[in-house]
Amino acid sequence: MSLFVTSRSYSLENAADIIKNVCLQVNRTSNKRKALFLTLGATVALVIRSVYRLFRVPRSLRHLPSVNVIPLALSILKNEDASTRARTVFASAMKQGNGVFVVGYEQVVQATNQGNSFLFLVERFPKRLEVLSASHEESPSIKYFGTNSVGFVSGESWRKQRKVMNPAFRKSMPIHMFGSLTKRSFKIIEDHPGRQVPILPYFQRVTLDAIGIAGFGFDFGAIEDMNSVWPQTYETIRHGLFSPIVLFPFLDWLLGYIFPSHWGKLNGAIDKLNGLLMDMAKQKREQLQASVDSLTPENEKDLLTLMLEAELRGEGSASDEELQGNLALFFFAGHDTTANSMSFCLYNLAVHQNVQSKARDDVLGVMGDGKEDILPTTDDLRQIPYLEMILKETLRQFAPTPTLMPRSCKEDTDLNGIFIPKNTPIIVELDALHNNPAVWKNPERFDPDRFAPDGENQTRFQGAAWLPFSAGHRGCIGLNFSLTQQRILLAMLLRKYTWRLPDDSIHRDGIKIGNFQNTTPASLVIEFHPRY
Ligand code: HEM
Repeated sequence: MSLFVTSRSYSLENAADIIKNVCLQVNRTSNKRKALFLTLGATVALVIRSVYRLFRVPRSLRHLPSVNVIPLALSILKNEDASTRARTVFASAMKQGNGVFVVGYEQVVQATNQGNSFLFLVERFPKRLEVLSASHEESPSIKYFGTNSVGFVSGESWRKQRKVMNPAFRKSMPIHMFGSLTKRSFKIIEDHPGRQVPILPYFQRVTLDAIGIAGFGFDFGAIEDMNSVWPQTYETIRHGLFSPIVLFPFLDWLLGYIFPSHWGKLNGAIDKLNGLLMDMAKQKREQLQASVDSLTPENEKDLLTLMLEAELRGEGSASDEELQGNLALFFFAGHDTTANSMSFCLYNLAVHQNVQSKARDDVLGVMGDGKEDILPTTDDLRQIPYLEMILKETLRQFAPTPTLMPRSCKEDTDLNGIFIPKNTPIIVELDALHNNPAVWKNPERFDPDRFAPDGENQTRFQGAAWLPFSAGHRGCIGLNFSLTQQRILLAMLLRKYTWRLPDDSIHRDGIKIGNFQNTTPASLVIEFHPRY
């Protein structure tokens, strides 16, 4: 969801439309050279204008400290991690503004531990949909997610959708399914030469099958089949959506001209995945209409069943577009975030072998050290709190959603004693909050003990300082789902393997971030060694 950090561009839509119209003339006019010249001229003017606006803080926000865009851009280009960026780019503005500061133009970024102000922001103000709708209608992100899914809407529409979905995430977690998938996934590790495994694709396959079965009652078959159409198509979309060239959605249409094959491939993959998801929903709807599934108890129904049943009762999705947006959102949010988080977790334990050993000792103490795969029970997990401490610390360091979607300040607001004028877009910058030295002691250090019962997280803070899933009513619906799956994956991997970074790893001198929009490790390979 961090994808929408590109909100800077929304107010440039008129200029983009003008250039687009000029561009269309290229195909119509007899004087093609002249039209081409006009197009280029208008494009350069637009780029200069947007660059200028990136540096200019509007008068109404000049009372706030601002972050210089050049070091920020350089830090992103250098693939720096969040803690380095917090130190080198955000630190001074964060300190001066008590956590409230401006980045670029018209953006207030909040990175604070002042308790209520966070919840105040995310619950009171609506998500800023202009970020989506100002993009051209052919914008790939709009094409994929739509604008009506539960993650994007606010007010009554949000309440109605979330009420239908909540029961699917409040029932007890599918522990056995998570365990079985993990066990099946060991074959992927065994099949890699030298058990050197590109770790993100590995976790993506396991987590995709989990959301498929638990969320949609559908087996994507990603673990068993390397070439399954689902992960393959999704990979094309992920690669396209998070490539730096889509940082400027107002230029989507132009990029389509400049990179036609990239655009064609991306749009083709989006059409394909959306089509597959809607076919899956159609089949399920037909089953429900034929009452095939009527024996499933209410509290065991998957998310898709709940959504379709509500639709059949006339209380569900207002349109096919809303259903499609929700399927796309759950497909993406339901697995990519968890896969990224697990990848960073394995990295952390590869470079902190002492933590890996301690975690393994705890797991073996509860689950035994036999030479066979064992699926943990809920009770087992409860007895190994260290796993959750490791996962929480990893989520602090590498929040998979580094910023929340922008909110629109609907009225003049006082934030930590600082005046924020009406209509200012506000972004909660989780990365900066989690790596703010005024909030966390030595934030660059990996230290799971922060989350011990008497650790820093419990004793130091009054307000919310750990927010990878956001919080409150608008918090992540999949928090328990994700954390439970992560604990099971970690417990079973610790029992079966030890792991390290290969000698030639590009991460030996520190982690390299592959994508800053949804924090991803760059080409991370983990080398596993079997224990039995
Ligand atoms: C490590 C894993 C995950 C992280 C860090 C994460 C993070 C977040 C965050 C920060 C938000 C709030 C976004 C905002 O307000 O702008 C959010 C919302 C959401 N997440 Fe997650 N998420 C994770 C896993 C999941 C999973 C497994 C699912 C589904 C099974 C999921 C589904 C959603 C949905 C549907 C929303 C929108 C909720 C709403 O607006 O009512 N997420 N997530």
